[in-house]
Amino acid sequence: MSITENDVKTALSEVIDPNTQKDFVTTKSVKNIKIEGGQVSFELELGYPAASQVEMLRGMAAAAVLELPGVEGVAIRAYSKIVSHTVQRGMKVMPNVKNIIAVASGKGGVGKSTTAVNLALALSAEGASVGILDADIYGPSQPMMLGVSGRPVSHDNKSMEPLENHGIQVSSVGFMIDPDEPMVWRGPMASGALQQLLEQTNWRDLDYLIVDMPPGTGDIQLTLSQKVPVTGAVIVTTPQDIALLDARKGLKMFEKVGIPILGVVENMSTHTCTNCGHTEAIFGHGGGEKMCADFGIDFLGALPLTMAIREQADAGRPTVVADPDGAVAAVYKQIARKVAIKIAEKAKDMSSKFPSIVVKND
Ligand SMILES: Nc1ncnc2c1ncn2[C@@H]1O[C@H](COP(=O)(O)OP(=O)(O)OP(=O)(O)O)[C@@H](O)[C@H]1O
Repeated sequence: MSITENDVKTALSEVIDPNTQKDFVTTKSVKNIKIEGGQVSFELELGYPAASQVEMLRGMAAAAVLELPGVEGVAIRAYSKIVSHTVQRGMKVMPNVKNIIAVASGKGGVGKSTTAVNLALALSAEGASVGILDADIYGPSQPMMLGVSGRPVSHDNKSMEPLENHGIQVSSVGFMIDPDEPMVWRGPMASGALQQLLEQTNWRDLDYLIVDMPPGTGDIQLTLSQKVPVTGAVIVTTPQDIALLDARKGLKMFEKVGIPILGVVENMSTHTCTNCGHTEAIFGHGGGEKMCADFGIDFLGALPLTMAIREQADAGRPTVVADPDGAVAAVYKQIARKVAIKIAEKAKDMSSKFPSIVVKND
């Protein structure tokens, strides 16, 4: 009996991708099945960046198809294809930036920028094209964390080229403000600066643009929701009650303005003593997870408080590049994967597929 396309699909509908927890048929990953005698070939299209996962997934898919009676060989081309997903109603996705992810926190100093940069580097390590827009007017730290300095180049005096390091494109509000300028002047500038940086930076075909937001729920957050096509937001918090209270405010605000929350990251969750190795939850434990359960949102992961995370970020080589195979980088990569999968599961943006229809009354 000859093998049919349906046989192949049935076999693949029983293979669960451990990352998405769904089978390859449900995620519409199987494309272009070809059968010639006992030889089967197909494509496995993943909606999230998965350089480190592709071999494993290909192996799982091949094993399942090889079990079918009559199959002698399987050839699989596995690859990631990142597409644009829906943003706030009535807003248009940018042509050169597929998905914008806001990284936000209810209060300052919780490690939002550190999380944002490691998230960006983890997505990039998995093969995505990634940029960071540093919109933190009160403490722009991405140039330092990514080890870039100098001013951006402009070829036309209207737009500017992003700076680049560790494979990440970066534009920062820090390039536009004088560090000695008093803080009080910065607030009113901030909202305009976010939009200007977003639109006037010549981003080169990004799969993801991470926006490092200023802390809190002020004007710039409002601008983000009204003027920037955002795919989703990641909230960073520490486990203390007060940070969580602030995080709740952040969650509510994004909910109100129609930006979906992709999940919560708990930073400085535990501390491991460098001398004796004892681990303790100095800021309390489980707060982030409880908050997620209360709000029905995803808990993306927890990072420990360690000297290395701070030192590596301060030195311009955040943990994901300084110690890519370490335990902390593994947590950042896991978080990045969850974020990318959450986005991949959202509805695709179809606006570019339809012509704009103008109704004229001549
Ligand atoms: N898990 C961690 N372990 C140790 N140090 C950390 C950790 N996360 C962040 N830090 C350090 O804490 C300080 C504040 O972090 P970061 O700048 O990322 O916070 P933020 O929330 O973005 O702050 P701001 O409100 O100023 O923007 C930095 O010196 C950073 O290196």
